[in-house]
Amino acid sequence: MKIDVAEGSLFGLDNLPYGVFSTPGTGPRVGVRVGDQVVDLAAALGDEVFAQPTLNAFMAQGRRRWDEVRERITELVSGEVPDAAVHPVRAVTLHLPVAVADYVDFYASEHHATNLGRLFRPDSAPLMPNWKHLPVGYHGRAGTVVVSGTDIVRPSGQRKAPDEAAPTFGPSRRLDIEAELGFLVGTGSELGSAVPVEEFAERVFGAVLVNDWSARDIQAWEYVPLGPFLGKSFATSISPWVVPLAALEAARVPTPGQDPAPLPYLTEREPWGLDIELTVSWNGQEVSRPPYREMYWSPAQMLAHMTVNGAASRTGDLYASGTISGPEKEQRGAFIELSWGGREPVVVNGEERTFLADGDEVVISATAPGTRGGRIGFGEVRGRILPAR
Ligand SMILES: O=C(O)/C=C/C(=O)CC(=O)CC(=O)O
Ligand SMILES: [Ca+2]
Ligand SMILES: [Mg+2]
Repeated sequence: MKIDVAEGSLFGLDNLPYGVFSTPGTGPRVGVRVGDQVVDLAAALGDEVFAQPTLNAFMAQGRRRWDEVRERITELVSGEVPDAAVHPVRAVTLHLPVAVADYVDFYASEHHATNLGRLFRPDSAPLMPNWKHLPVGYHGRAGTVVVSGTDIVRPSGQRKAPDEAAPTFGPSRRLDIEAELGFLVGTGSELGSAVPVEEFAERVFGAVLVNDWSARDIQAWEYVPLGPFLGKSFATSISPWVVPLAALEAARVPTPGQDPAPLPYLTEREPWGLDIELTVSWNGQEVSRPPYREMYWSPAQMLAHMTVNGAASRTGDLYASGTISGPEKEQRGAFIELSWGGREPVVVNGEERTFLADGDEVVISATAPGTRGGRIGFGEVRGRILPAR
């Protein structure tokens, strides 16, 4: 059959994101999205690397091969695709696209870091002295990365508000989101070696949307001095479609400007800022539009920093940008910022909200300029809050 792509589709031939899907008849396997169809790549290209329940084996094959396959897919879907290899996206189940190896979360938005500094540390300078010298980050929990649509059980833990004498145990009362972009490492690097900033495009396979669910009350009490732990490790959601780096060529922009100039190992010659527009919806109402182009540190700098000590990187490593917030109030990527620590409620469908209530649903989506003049889409990362167990 000939696949029709509607005029203005966010999934035209300049996008071609990869995912893992199943149908009632076939187990999880790799597909590529074209318009509103999913093309079964093992069936269409006859390559066993796609007859697998994750993208990892294909991701490990490297940039040359990714470019080759993207070209073959472009040719294939421009002509006749065997009927048996095409499934309407409505009729498939989408799975976690990768076996996540390690998971790192950065903190690369100056606006977010400044806002959180003001909220968490009102008596000191909002940005820590290291912040403009290195992309600050922490190691998260790879095993709790889940695909969009997975319900999120409200975490329980120790909470202690500043005015309470002692901690209590119970469900988080300040459950939040963090709208982020995630980068997936395709080809890893050896223990003892560092990845130069120039090797970003060679090694990184593509990008996904991330919602780094965060229990602010658990976090605030537990994370001094070692950093985030149980307040963030209960679940992190990602979108099912991995947008290949090649599809983001037209979205590349310089980062907003770095002063002081970073150390040589973090100095970029090619810009890897990205002009991606996110949208955050809370129970169906749009509450924010975080702009990725405002991010201070680029994903190439994040990868260089993550490996500069000789830490190995592996196929399937996921590193996320950190919350994306712009300078405007309606560009903030977390509810703690939108509601200013819970003091300025957000009106959602006529109700005043600060943090997440049980039953709430959050959807983060994004688009970017495509290479054919229109826009491309990331799809969405969706999650609903279930009561604590
Ligand atoms: O500045 C703080 O004390 C806390 C920061 C965060 O919770 C943000 C975080 O985890 C990283 C990010 O997503 O930007
Ligand atoms: Ca985060
Ligand atoms: Mg998380």
